[in-house]
Amino acid sequence: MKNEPAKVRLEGITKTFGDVVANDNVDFTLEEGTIHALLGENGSGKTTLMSVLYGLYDQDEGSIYVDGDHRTFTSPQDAMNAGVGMIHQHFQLIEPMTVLQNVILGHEPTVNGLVDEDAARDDIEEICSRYGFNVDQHLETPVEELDLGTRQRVEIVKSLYRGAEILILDEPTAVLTPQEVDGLMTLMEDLRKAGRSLIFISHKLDEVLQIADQITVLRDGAAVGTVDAADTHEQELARMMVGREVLFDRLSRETSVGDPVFAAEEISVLGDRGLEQVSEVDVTVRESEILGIAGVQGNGQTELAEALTGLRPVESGKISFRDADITETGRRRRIELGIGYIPGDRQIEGLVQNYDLVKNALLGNQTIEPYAKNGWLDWGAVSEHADEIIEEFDVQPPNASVRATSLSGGNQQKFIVGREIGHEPTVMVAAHPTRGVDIGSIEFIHNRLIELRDDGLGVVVISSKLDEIQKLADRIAVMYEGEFIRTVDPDEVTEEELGLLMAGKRLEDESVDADAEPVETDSEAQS
Ligand SMILES: Nc1ncnc2c1ncn2[C@@H]1O[C@H](COP(=O)(O)OP(=O)(O)OP(=O)(O)O)[C@@H](O)[C@H]1O
Repeated sequence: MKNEPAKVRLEGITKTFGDVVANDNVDFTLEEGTIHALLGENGSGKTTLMSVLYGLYDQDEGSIYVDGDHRTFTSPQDAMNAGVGMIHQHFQLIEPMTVLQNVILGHEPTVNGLVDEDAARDDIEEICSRYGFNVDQHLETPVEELDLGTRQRVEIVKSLYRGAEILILDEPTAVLTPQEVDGLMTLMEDLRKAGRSLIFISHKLDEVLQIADQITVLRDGAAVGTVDAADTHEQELARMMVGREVLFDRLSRETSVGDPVFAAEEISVLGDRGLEQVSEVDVTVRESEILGIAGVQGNGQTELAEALTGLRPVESGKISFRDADITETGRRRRIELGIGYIPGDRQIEGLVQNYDLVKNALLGNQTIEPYAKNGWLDWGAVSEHADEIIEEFDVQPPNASVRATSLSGGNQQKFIVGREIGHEPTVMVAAHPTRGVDIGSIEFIHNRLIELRDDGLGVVVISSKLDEIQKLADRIAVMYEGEFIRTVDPDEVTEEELGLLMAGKRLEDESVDADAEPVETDSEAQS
């Protein structure tokens, strides 16, 4: 038996937001030198519990113990002083500043009143060599020039530099390529070996089973149970999370591809900083087809999606819808043509955070019947639409009068997907449609996208999740540095190969190439 106190002990944590009980009398124990995963459906209370531990929220009831000492945190600063660090999903780094400046920000060592960069550099190099990070070679590089995997390591180094012994990682693998995920897993193992204690939030059961020592499942704000990773499996975890069996099968393709409905020819698009992000790319979307666009975030997919949907102008090239040239057509008209869009960034583009769900249900619908009639808005119809989305997509809490900001990330995503599918589009461009969504809801959203395809729509799915792309797409185009570097048949490429392509690597076996378009997807090809 261990006599030492646990590294962290949360006892009877309850946190409410109005009527919503986000954490309901939760007990949680993190042992020193272990990795403890926190699993649960969207809105089950994971982020809230970790925000309590990190001093962002004050719990209504319950106690926090670190190394056996009772602690009261009124700010993240208090938590950091007790050795707790949190790596958020949206990195908190200042992009134009260098890695060194970011790591020491607010904790600059000084000599004679001046920042002692040499001392800081020595400390950071010591941390990097102890844990096997390779961040020290980038110390003078502005963060904006780094890929996402390296930025994430900078965030971790920043926490360690501030003395973190307990690291909370909130869905750290959501934005990484498979190779970067492997790198992060190795890093987490090295941190564990060095005695650090980690809490890992993820929706990916295979990752959790691979890396965690213990797994705690939350459901509806309460802890359902804690199990040893060595003694459990995916189906059991899914059942604990969702309360029912979840299917993990590939979805079958039973339709044949129709005529081209939407096409872009040799389009080039500029990014936010005026640099070319998409370079002479061709896209053809056919009826009854899902075109998957795979790529690591930042390789031009967002700019491409915005150009296709009319949110960003093209520098050159042509976009057509059926036989009409719509290159110069704005977003409003493209909505009327039925070009739907599930945007990748729900915080900024998808929702107005301070609006309630009724107003958010109207976004993009302002000129469409039955919401707009003779220049007037029919709020009754909009409110009904909001209630329908909430019911069909199981948005929690089921109350259209709450503001978007009070929904968990996954529930915000479900609301957006529901609203956009509700527009009855002819073409759907879906960017990261299940980002931050739990496994039960992923299954539901995937089935809805498949239904759209089976109803004859052309669908474009942009995702950095390989399993998602492979499951949904009839044809996969891989984007790297603004260009399509390969088009592949999802049945003939492995996840590993896709990951390599996304990282810009060529494959040994070039036979996976399937440029011949469209890829056969009828039932004959399935057999
Ligand atoms: N600031 C807030 N104001 C009001 N309600 C909130 C707030 N933050 C969270 N909630 C509610 O608390 C519940 C738990 O949310 P939380 O973000 O902790 O879930 P989660 O398990 O992290 O979900 P996800 O996997 O979707 O990120 C949800 O019902 C959410 O709507």
